[in-house]
Amino acid sequence: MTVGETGRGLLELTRPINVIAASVLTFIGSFVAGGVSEEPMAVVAAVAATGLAVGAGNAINDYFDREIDRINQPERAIPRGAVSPHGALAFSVVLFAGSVALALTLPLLAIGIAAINLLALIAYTEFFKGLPGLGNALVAYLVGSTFLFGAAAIDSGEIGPAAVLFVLSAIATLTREIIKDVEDIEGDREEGLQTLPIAIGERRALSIAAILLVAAVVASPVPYLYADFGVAYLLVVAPADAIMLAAAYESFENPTAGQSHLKYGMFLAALAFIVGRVALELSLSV
Ligand SMILES: CC(C)=CCC/C(C)=C/CC/C(C)=C/CC/C(C)=C/COC[C@H](O)COP(=O)(O)O
Ligand SMILES: CC(C)=CCC/C(C)=C/CC/C(C)=C/CC/C(C)=C/COP(=O)(O)OP(=O)(O)O
Ligand SMILES: [Mg+2]
Repeated sequence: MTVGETGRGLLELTRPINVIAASVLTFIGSFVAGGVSEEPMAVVAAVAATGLAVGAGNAINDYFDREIDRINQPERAIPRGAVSPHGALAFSVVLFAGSVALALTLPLLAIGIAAINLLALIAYTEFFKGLPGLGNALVAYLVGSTFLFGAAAIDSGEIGPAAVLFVLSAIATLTREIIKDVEDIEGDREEGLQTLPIAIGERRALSIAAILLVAAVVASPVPYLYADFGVAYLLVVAPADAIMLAAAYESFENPTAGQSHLKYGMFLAALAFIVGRVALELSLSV
């Protein structure tokens, strides 16, 4: 294994797209709290702490999942031999340490959220992932918490708008995590995990996922109605909602494609949050 292949393997362990996406969510949380220009260094620290935490969480997940992934995802860095299991674990520890160091520079509420999240990331795979629905709910909370973390990083920040985004993103993430468990059912069953699809059946799990997503889509105008997001938010979240609903329907026949397309819709919805708030700031500045 060359140094380059190991380096690429370590980068792959972090799931860089998720690192960037979650970091953007934290930035949005600070942005909707109205603190980016007032406290830029706090925002930078919160965004970087999030990115390191997500990278660490993904790396330690692949470390604990190395036997499941030999069945479900053999192309991943550890099962294909690009990174050793203990190399992945050590890498995760370094990333966690960096996240803690940055989080400690933030206000107390942000430190509290980070402490809960970092412990949850360490505990997820070994203690929560195999519990029907609970592991999914924990990942959903973690994704949604980025908005709260970004808002809490701002001393003067108001948490209200971030709380709305917390609920929407947590529900959508819960939907996707259930669909991903349907996709991974073979390896999870081999490992004796009691995920939701294994506990209640694939179609019932997919039905719960679809119902949850419909609820999130119905609630998606709330940022426009109560969190002062501009009309531009509606113009962008509407296609995002359509993509997510189509993906949930698709997942009944093809969970792999469904969960992947659902992620695209979620990313577009995150863009809607940014567009909505920028449009509002611009309208206030004229
Ligand atoms: C209805 C409505 C407006 C919903 C809002 C949806 C929204 C903005 C969701 C946020 C999704 C997002 C950008 C998440 C960040 C990426 C991330 C950390 C996802 C969680 O990763 C866990 C997942 O199981 C990892 O698997 P994979 O993505 O396949 O690597
Ligand atoms: C704000 C702070 C300090 C932290 C936020 C941390 C965040 C946003 C975490 C997002 C969720 C995340 C990265 C969870 C890590 C565990 C993980 C990868 C769960 C999904 O993994 P599996 O259920 O094993 O499925 P796959 O490995 O097949 O994707
Ligand atoms: Mg895994």
